[in-house]
Amino acid sequence: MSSSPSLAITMGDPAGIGSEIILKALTDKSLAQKCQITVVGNRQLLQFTYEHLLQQTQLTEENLINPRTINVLDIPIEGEVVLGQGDRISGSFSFACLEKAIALTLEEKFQGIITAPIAKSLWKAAGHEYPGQTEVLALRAGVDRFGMMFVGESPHTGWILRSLLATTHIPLKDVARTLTPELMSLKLDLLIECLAENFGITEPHIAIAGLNPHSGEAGQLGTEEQDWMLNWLEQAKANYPQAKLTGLIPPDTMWVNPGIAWYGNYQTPPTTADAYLALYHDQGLIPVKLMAFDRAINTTIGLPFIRTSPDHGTAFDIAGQGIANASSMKAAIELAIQTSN
Ligand SMILES: NC(=O)C1=CN([C@@H]2O[C@H](COP(=O)(O)OP(=O)(O)OC[C@H]3O[C@@H](n4cnc5c(N)ncnc54)[C@H](O)[C@@H]3O)[C@@H](O)[C@H]2O)C=CC1
Ligand SMILES: NCC(=O)COP(=O)(O)O
Repeated sequence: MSSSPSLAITMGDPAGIGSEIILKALTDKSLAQKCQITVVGNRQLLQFTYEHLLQQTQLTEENLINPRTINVLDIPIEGEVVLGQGDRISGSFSFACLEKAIALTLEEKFQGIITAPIAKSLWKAAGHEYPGQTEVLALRAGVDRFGMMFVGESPHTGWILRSLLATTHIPLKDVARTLTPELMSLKLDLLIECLAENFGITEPHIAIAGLNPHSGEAGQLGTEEQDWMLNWLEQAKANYPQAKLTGLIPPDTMWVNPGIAWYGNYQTPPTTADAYLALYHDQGLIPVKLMAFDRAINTTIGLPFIRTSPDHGTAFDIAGQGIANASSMKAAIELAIQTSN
């Protein structure tokens, strides 16, 4: 692959903080030396946000790149956008940006996509009934072997937290019946492959969470562990002799050592894993956001191209105020560059 990859950044929901974090992240001149970036969005909307932020907030031209100086692939928008007030129109636009970026990436115009946040409910309001960007990316790429993974590097110790979710955007009540030995095997296989290919970890230690409190407490607090998960884990250990698989770790306890490793409050380093397999959205994401909300990256693994994203959402409550932190977006761009080389 080229040493200067061509990457698309989708603008996300234009009523959210997407434009602001893109304009902030792109002030880092070193990014332009490492990749060619095209924002799939709308130049007029970017210009509007740029001028709004300069006039209405403390931000200066040093804090924001001028949209006139960047490549923008224009997607039309059907009406007005009010910062902080997403609606059907902004949802329709963010969906169109993603669709265009995916189509061009499948045509190999881009090696990867960095997505700014969208609001799933506004996609629905615009008639696009998908649970999230991850699922649309997988569908359009024609893969059913994919995963939602979060990666963050501790600013205190340099320790890297990696967490893959076994299930993603589904209601909590559906988690137990969605988890099956086949699904767990698919996600574990994908994780082992990703750790080797993207992170150079060929003999990984992977920690796997239980589902129920205390991993079921010998069946007293839930039976899935005893019914099939422990047998599945024994089989997985035999299938992947190169990997050290630990589990089923009580889901609350699993995050104690990562927390210690992240903040560095130890004399002896704690035992940690190269990656954590969490069974559902909030089991995996609460610890990620507690430790690394300002810098973690969401990456979709298993696609035929790179996809990264900041870990946060549209943040409508602070849109247009100039206070959005662009570190996660910047880290998402950097991971996309790193994995495309
Ligand atoms: N990858 C994506 O496209 C994601 C989209 N979402 C969408 O975002 C919408 C809002 O979701 P919420 O749960 O409220 O999460 P959120 O991440 O948008 O906001 C949670 C809180 O964090 C703050 N925040 C978020 N990003 C920030 C940043 N960069 N700098 C400073 N403060 C920041 C917000 O102001 C808010 O107080 C939902 O519609 C959801 O679907 C949520 C997560 C990921
Ligand atoms: N909380 C993570 C999340 O919602 C990711 O959403 P998406 O990137 O798949 O749209």
